[in-house]
Parts: sequence; C-alpha cells; structure tokens
Amino acid sequence: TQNGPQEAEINQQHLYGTDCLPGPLQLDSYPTCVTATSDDDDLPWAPWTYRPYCAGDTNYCVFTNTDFRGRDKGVSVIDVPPSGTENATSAVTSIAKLLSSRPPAPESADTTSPPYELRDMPGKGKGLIATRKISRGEVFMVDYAAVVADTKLPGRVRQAQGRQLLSEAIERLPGADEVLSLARSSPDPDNVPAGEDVMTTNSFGVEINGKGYMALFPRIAVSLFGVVGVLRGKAVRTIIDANPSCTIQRMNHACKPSAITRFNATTLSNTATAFHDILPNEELTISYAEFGLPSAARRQTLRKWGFTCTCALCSLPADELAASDERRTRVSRLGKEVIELVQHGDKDDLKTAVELYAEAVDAVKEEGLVPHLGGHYQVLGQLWAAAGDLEKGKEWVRRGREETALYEQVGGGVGGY
Ligand SMILES: C[S@@+](CC[C@H](N)C(=O)[O-])C[C@H]1O[C@@H](n2cnc3c(N)ncnc32)[C@H](O)[C@@H]1O
Repeated sequence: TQNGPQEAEINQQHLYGTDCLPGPLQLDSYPTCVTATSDDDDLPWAPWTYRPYCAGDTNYCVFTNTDFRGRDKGVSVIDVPPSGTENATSAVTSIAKLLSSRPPAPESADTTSPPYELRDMPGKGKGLIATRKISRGEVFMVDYAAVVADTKLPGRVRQAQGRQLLSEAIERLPGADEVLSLARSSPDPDNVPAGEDVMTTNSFGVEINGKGYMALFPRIAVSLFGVVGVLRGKAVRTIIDANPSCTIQRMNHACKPSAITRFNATTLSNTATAFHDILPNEELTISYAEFGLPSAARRQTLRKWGFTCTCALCSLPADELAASDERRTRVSRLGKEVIELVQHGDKDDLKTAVELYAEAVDAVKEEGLVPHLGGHYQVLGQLWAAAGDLEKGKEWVRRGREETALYEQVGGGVGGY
C-alpha cells in the first residue's frame, strides 16, 4: 500500500450498507442493492459475512468472514472480485469454497501449554524462546491467516485507497485488536496507519492457486494436540499455541534458523516445524530471506523489513563471517563444476563429481541450509548410481526423500517469507 501516489483525499465509496456496487464490480453472486446486516440469515453474498467493501474506482474489494477459525477471529481477503478467467486463481473463490465446505472449527478447551514463551530480545524487539526441548521435525505451532491481500495491490491502487481497503479488512475482523497489536517497523509511525505498518512488518508471501498474496497470521490455532505424522516410526506431534501473544508473527529472523514455516493454501494454515532438536532457552527463528544467500545479499534483502540483522551468523567476527560466505558461494560453484563433469560423462569424471558434490553437501550442512539438504542428498544418490555404486545411490536417495518428507508433511502450498 505504499507505492501509489500520495493523495490527500480520495473519494472513498463506502459501500458497506449503501445502495449498489459500482458497475464494473457488480457480480452475479453478490446482488448489489440489498441492505443487510451481519445478523441476517442466508446472506446473498455468503459465505462472506458482510456485503463486500469495494474501494472507489479500483477493482479491489474486501471479503470478510467473521466465523473462520472461531467467532472471535475471522478472515478478510483483499482481491479483485472473481469473474471469468480470474475465477480459477482468485483467493476469493478458493477461500469461499473453504468457508462453505467446512463448518468453522469449534474452539477447544485445550489447555496444553506451548513449548515456548514470548521474551524481550535485545536489538530485535520481542521473540519466542523454547521452554522445553522441541524435537527435529516437530510441528510446534499452527496459525491461520487473518488477512490475505493480492501482492499486486500496492501497485494498482492509490495509497489512500490501499489504506482504506486494509483498514476495512482489519476493522471488520472480530480479532482486529489482535492484528493491530503486532509489531510495527515504520520509521514514521505517526503518519503510517497501524494496519499498513503491521502488514508491511509481518506479512508472509504465500501462493494460492499460483497467484501471489501477502498473508498475515496473527493468532492461534485452536483444538488438537494431535499426531500429524510419523518419522522413523516415531510420532511427530503438533503443539497448538494457547497464548495469543506467541504467534508465528513473533518469530524473528535468523540466517541459520531453527524452524521453517509452511503455508497450506487449502486450509489457510501456516505451520512451523523444527529444523533440528531445539533446546530450552534457544530462540525459535525462521528465515525471512531466501536460504543460502551470502551476507551482503542477505543484508540487502532484509532492508525490505527495515532492520539490520543481528542474528548469530551475522554477528560472527569478520573472519568467520567471510568463511561462512565462502562456503555458501562454494556450494553453487561446486554445483556448476559437477554439471560440467556429468555432461562430460566418463567414469572418472563421475567419480570426481561424487567427491565434489559430497563436499558441497558438507558445506550445506555446516551452513544449516536444512531445506536444501533433502534435494542435495537425492542428487548425491543419483551421482553415486551413475558412478556405478547402486547401493550408495539408493541409500542417499532414501535419506534425501526422508529429509524432504520431514518438512512437507504438513505443507501443501508455498510458504515462508
Ligand atoms: C515479524 S516481526 C518479528 C517479531 C518482533 N521482534 C516483535 O517484537 O513482534 C519482524 C521485526 O522483528 C525485528 N527482527 C526480526 N528478526 C531480526 C533480526 N535477526 N535482527 C534484528 N531485528 C530483527 C525487526 O524489527 C523486524 O521488523
């Protein structure tokens, strides 16, 4: 919402409770001249609780359902109303389907305490700290989207319109206060509306039906303390947060993080899974930047969030940071060399390719680039097989699949920052 030209006053057409949607926004499924309140049964714009709010001469509307994940939470979608070809890719369509097909989950009286707590983190605001050991592969947090907005919105509406759409999207939620209590990072907070600042500071980039959205996950999943998967015969549990201030959004960034988040576009859930055994008092962190970048590129990416990274890796002495950067660039250099050797294709080349790739895998491990490991193990297996050692080949492919499965078991969409 920051890209449009500054406009002091835009004539916002507040359609909520007024007569008609403007012509281009009229939809068969949302009759335009019906007056309704949220208490009406059988709303013509169901499953949305209110008549969609559409901003002036933009194509964008806000669609809100106040029952999603329990009555005090809700979800708002800011998108172009679906029609024709847009229908298949629109989040409005797929979230409407989700809302229509499943009754909202009942609140649970689950009193299980989450395995982390919110603490002050010097130089980073607040952060989440493990209060007990969290095992590698454990899904320790589940959160659901409260606001979902087309990523192209900022470039397609004027600033005042974008701000109005965001403000409607948040204010219509029963959980608006929770959303507005999230961290803000604008250097000029008095002149940036809270909703916009919160969205800019906290939103995740997600994909729904192949289209990009910004999504905010400020709150807590309800219900179960369940088994969501099995790893080497061991049950992997999901612990559901019970403390509203301990959300996915509270996890700080680290360049060698302890967890990964996965977004599931079908359920609008975002889950956090531990990369390694996390010990009590260890901070729970995720990466806001692409994995594997050297420090200068990371700094540049993190500028978007308006902070200078103070994670353990970025705080290393200069020589150790340079060694880490060298390992990260070595991984891509070795990858290129291996491709050339494979294209060459004789037996000795393939053996050298295996050695070089094993070196790259060691560097990946040392740098804690866990999401890449499964794929690298599988490539190493294929190289071993091509070099004539089928047993080693099978073993590495098996390990690779197991590693990959660990972080995909609860996913379904594309997630993370
Ligand atoms: C999504 S919030 C994370 C939770 C936040 N610390 C809080 O108090 O709610 C993102 C903000 O946290 C801070 N932050 C996160 N990771 C950091 C890091 N590695 N170094 C410094 N600041 C960080 C930055 O101010 C950033 O804008």
